[in-house]
Amino acid sequence: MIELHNVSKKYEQFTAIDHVTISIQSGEIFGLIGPSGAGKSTLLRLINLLEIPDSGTVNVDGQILTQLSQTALYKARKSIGMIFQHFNLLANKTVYDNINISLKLANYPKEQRRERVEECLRFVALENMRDSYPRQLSGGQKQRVAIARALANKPRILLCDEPTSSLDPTTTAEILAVLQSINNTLGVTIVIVSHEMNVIKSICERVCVLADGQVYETVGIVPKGVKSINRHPQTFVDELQRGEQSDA
Ligand SMILES: Nc1ncnc2c1ncn2[C@@H]1O[C@H](COP(=O)(O)OP(=O)(O)OP(=O)(O)O)[C@@H](O)[C@H]1O
Repeated sequence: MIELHNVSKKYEQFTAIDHVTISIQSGEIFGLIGPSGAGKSTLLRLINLLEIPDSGTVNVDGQILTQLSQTALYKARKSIGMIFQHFNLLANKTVYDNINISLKLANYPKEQRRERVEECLRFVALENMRDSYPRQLSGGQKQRVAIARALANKPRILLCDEPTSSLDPTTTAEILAVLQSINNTLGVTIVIVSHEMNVIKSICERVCVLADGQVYETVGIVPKGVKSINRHPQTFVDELQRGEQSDA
């Protein structure tokens, strides 16, 4: 369970997050939406203390992160994975090493690392790309590597900051299906920031609408599900012609 209580964050004189209290249940897929500048990314980064709040408390699975020492916080962060809009992969490392590095940094037992990297690669269906470099991958493949890296240390929570905003609709659906499967099969709690209403509506169970750094409303919804994927070029032709007919 994630509980933010009365959390505020200022950048100089500007209040980005203003006395926000939210509670996210274990196993939920929780969305954060709102206009540009509403504070979505800041709020997400307050959950793992990538941003330190000026006041208020952040409680994750019973641990008050805002009261932990640097060492204890570092340890607690292992259970919180994160992915980003621009993937944040290391350009000079292979897919394998991008994942392995997060295990090294977390002191994952050395003799088990290879097996764990392979397991994560299988989960995102990228076993065949283990020796490729990020520049050789499509956007969707890069995001899947980032997901594998975030999963490597077996987190209980995955924070997703605009994870599909650089992707086309088909690849977006693929990534959403991966996130849904992480939630279903591994029981990982997912918090997702997106400005795309379709993304939020397809997988989230509850959504917090932010405005001017405050909670405007939290809404429970029935996720619409991820649309099936059709990569055949005829789909594009059909879609274009459908558009033309309805425009006429
Ligand atoms: N490091 C920073 N220094 C100064 N101001 C910042 C910083 N980070 C965010 N802000 C400001 O805080 C406000 C909230 O930013 P945030 O990125 O959280 O909004 P957002 O809702 O995610 O917006 P967007 O949808 O455009 O990404 C913005 O006005 C932004 O300019």
